[in-house]
Amino acid sequence: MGNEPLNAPDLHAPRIFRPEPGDPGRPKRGLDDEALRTQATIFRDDLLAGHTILISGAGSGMGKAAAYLAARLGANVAICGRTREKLDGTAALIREETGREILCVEANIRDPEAVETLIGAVHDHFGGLDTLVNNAGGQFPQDAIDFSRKGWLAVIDTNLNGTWWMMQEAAKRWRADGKPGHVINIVANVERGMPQAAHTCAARAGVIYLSKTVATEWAPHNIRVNCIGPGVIETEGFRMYPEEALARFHNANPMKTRGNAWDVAEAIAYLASPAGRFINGDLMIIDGGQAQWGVVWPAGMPEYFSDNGAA
Ligand SMILES: CCCCCCC/C=C/C(=O)SCCNC(=O)CCNC(=O)[C@H](O)C(C)(C)COP(=O)(O)OP(=O)(O)OC[C@H]1O[C@@H](n2cnc3c(N)ncnc32)[C@H](O)[C@@H]1OP(=O)(O)O
Ligand SMILES: NC(=O)C1=CN([C@@H]2O[C@H](COP(=O)(O)OP(=O)(O)OC[C@H]3O[C@@H](n4cnc5c(N)ncnc54)[C@H](OP(=O)(O)O)[C@@H]3O)[C@@H](O)[C@H]2O)C=CC1
Repeated sequence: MGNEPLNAPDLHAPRIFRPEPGDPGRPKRGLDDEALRTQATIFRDDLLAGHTILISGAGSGMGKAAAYLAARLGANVAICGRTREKLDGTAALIREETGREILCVEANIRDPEAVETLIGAVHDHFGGLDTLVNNAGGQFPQDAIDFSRKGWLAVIDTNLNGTWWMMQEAAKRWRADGKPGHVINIVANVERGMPQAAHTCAARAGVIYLSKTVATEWAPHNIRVNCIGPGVIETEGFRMYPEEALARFHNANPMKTRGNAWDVAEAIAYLASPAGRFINGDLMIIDGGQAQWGVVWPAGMPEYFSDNGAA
């Protein structure tokens, strides 16, 4: 399907952006392996020694950075995603830099049976699980009025249902084993809505309130549940958005900048560490102030809003 003009003056013209496979002619975005290798951390080397962490969607972006940092801090790391070669890339980086082997499981979080197998595999391999990071997810940018049923379902199934299968399965194991546990759900900054990402906004808002609810229900089982809401974080995932929109993404926050995957990785390490032990049912926003100020138009801003709403 072709890409239609993004700022079409005709308000009735549906706008669609589908990246081409392999993203020909577009720059690579996000922290590459070289950049990850040289990131400094404030945390001590053995902060997560003996801690087992499972991170979904860790073949790229924030998940990969979080897996790499956790391994550097001494954690036993398991990762999942749908693409074997991306998972292998994360494992290779970690092996080269730390000498540690991680567990890679190809799994689609939308499939509850695959999730059950995954959680079982992590327990079998490492003898337990301490922190589950639900990072896998995503969406495509589109005006809500034009969502196809299949597109709506794909985004809800990934970001809401997939996250739920993972956290419920992990919690069942923790309850059965009488072990404490911790879930960190990566969501998004949704409090003022997300134009052109209404499907993901609905799913992420669902995850935030699901998390706050079970943070209470599961406290008797010694299970904590928190969320992290990233703003505009430059990763490989930016390929889902047209260049014209990407050129304005930094304007979404008053710092007029983009975060990177390391900003989120360090927050995950903090929450997973003993420093996070009294944090429960929280939503940590990492967005440079976007929640108070900016707005993202990930499919391209309609002409109507081109003065940015300024008085
Ligand atoms: C937070 C968002 C707003 C702020 C943006 C600023 C910050 C950036 C935030 C990020 O999240 S960056 C990370 C982005 N990374 C991803 O999104 C990667 C993962 N995304 C996906 O895997 C897909 O987008 C998906 C839809 C979530 C997964 O679906 P599935 O694997 O089933 O893919 P498809 O078979 O390709 O699609 C199913 C269905 O969905 C519709 N659709 C898909 N892409 C588009 C598109 N570009 N435009 C319109 N509709 C789309 C469509 O109906 C597809 O079915 P078919 O028509 O292909 O049969
Ligand atoms: N970057 C940003 O500015 C923001 C990102 N987010 C969210 O943060 C998370 C990480 O994003 P980011 O690192 O930027 O993007 P990426 O696209 O790099 O990472 C998303 C990862 O999720 C995996 N994934 C997607 N669907 C599934 C699935 N059904 N089952 C298993 N794995 C899946 C993908 O791998 P594969 O396709 O191989 O399965 C991919 O590695 C996502 O949930 C994203 O939507 C939220 C707000 C802002």
